[in-house]
Amino acid sequence: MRIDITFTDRVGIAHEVLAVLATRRLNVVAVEVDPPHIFIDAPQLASAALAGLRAALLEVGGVGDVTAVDMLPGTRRRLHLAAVLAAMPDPVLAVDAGGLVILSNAAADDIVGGTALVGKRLAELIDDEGFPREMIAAGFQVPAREVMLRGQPFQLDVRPIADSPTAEPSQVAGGVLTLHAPSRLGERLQALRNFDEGGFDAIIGDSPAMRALKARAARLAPVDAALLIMGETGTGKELIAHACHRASGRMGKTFLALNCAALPENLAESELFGYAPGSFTGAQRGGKPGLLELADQGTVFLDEVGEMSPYLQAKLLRFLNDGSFRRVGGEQEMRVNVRIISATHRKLDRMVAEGAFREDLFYRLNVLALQVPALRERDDDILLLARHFILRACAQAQRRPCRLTAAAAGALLTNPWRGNVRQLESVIFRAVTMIDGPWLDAPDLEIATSSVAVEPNPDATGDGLGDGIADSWDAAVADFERGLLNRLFPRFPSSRKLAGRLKTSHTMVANKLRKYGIKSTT
Ligand SMILES: Nc1ncnc2c1ncn2[C@@H]1O[C@H](COP(=O)(O)OP(=O)(O)OP(=O)(O)O)[C@@H](O)[C@H]1O
Repeated sequence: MRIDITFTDRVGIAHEVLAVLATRRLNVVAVEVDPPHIFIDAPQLASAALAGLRAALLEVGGVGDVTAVDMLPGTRRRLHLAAVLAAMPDPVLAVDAGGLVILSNAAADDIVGGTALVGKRLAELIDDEGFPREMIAAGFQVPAREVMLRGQPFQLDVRPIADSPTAEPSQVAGGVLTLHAPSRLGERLQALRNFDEGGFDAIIGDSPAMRALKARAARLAPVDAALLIMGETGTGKELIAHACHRASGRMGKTFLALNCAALPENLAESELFGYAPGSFTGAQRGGKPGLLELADQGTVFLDEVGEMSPYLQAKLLRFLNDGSFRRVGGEQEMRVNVRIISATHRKLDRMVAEGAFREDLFYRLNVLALQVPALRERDDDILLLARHFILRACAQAQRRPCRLTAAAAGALLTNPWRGNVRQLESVIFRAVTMIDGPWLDAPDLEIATSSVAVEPNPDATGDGLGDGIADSWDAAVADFERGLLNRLFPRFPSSRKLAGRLKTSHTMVANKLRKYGIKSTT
């Protein structure tokens, strides 16, 4: 039986209480003192004997009460902890300061075939002799990295166990190690992405063009083949890609996106394919899985795929042909099952004809295709979208919804929307933050300014001089130059490289970069 003795704290009381049990020859297997309670586990104590023991204990000065309890608080805490650990899908280990496992959850035990890890040394588990020593020496204050445990890769997160966050390595009592399997890491990343609404319902649009698009997309989404989404910038290609993922058999698996225009070739390569341990200076020691590995069984969205370098085009083609690739600097052949959805605002067929994009890759990406109409081709959607963004912006600003005046609605309907839905979204958000009253009027919209600021899209508009394009020759040329340099600079991130690519003078390119305020982000 287990009992709870309530007492008023005084020196020697615990000793006197235990003496009472000893005189009755009761074997005590556990004692927990947590003033004003002493909890005792005495298995031989029968219920019938409790009244007598209680009377004897109440004789001890300071003892207030004696009651039976079903469990000692320490046992209860251990059970709670075990339940919490068991509920964690990722393997978790706690080790002491010398790297001996003192606690592990079932997911961690599974790595070694279900046998308890408690009592094992980290050096026996991690397939890298030096790293456990390094981690212990650093007081478990090491950055996250990839490790192999019994041949399986994990992303490792380590937290020191210490009284204070500023404890020296020598004061640390051990560490908690959380291991994320690459596939689950992808799910965690995905959980952070703001696609809560997801699905086709999140795509606002009731125009005939959008209805047709959504109907076609809903038919293509479940077909497990590469999908190419074409359309001008800001038309909602990524939104549609995500809706297609959600409507496919891969729903519930990871969806990860890479913007091929935003990164130089080497970074885009390691983001997509990952890199092997020690593949380049500054790389994480243990290597890093790329999006393809992280999204295994799910979908990878390649935005601006037309901007991919020839080298990456070749590597992607190989992956699309047989599902295999190698990490940067790696020897091992990796195999994953990932659906590729790609998007471009460029005319890829024209790029193929000009030799700027691989024809074989184009056909691989373009097994299924969707063309997203520009916003100016679906007037019916402009006010629908504007009202949707007004409600969202007002909700975010925690204010009452405002309404468009007739003049504002007219201005929205006649604007060319070269930046499409993204431009409309930001025009509305900016306007909502600037007004206090119940009406959003035409001058609040700042459309003239915002439409000039948006990068033009000459590829998508054919001759680049469609409705609403810059109002003079010089402005159109400036728009074209700015767009061209903005697109190429991430891949040729110096004026010399860019001049080489464009086969023109380095000084001229440097002057233009300065003129348009285009700077390296690296
Ligand atoms: N039909 C739509 N309904 C609601 N929101 C939309 C719609 N289309 C686009 N958006 C919103 O507009 C913004 C741009 O959309 P998205 O990023 O999907 O466009 P994109 O075509 O992929 O752009 P880019 O080519 O520049 O990458 C996002 O905030 C998106 O939520």
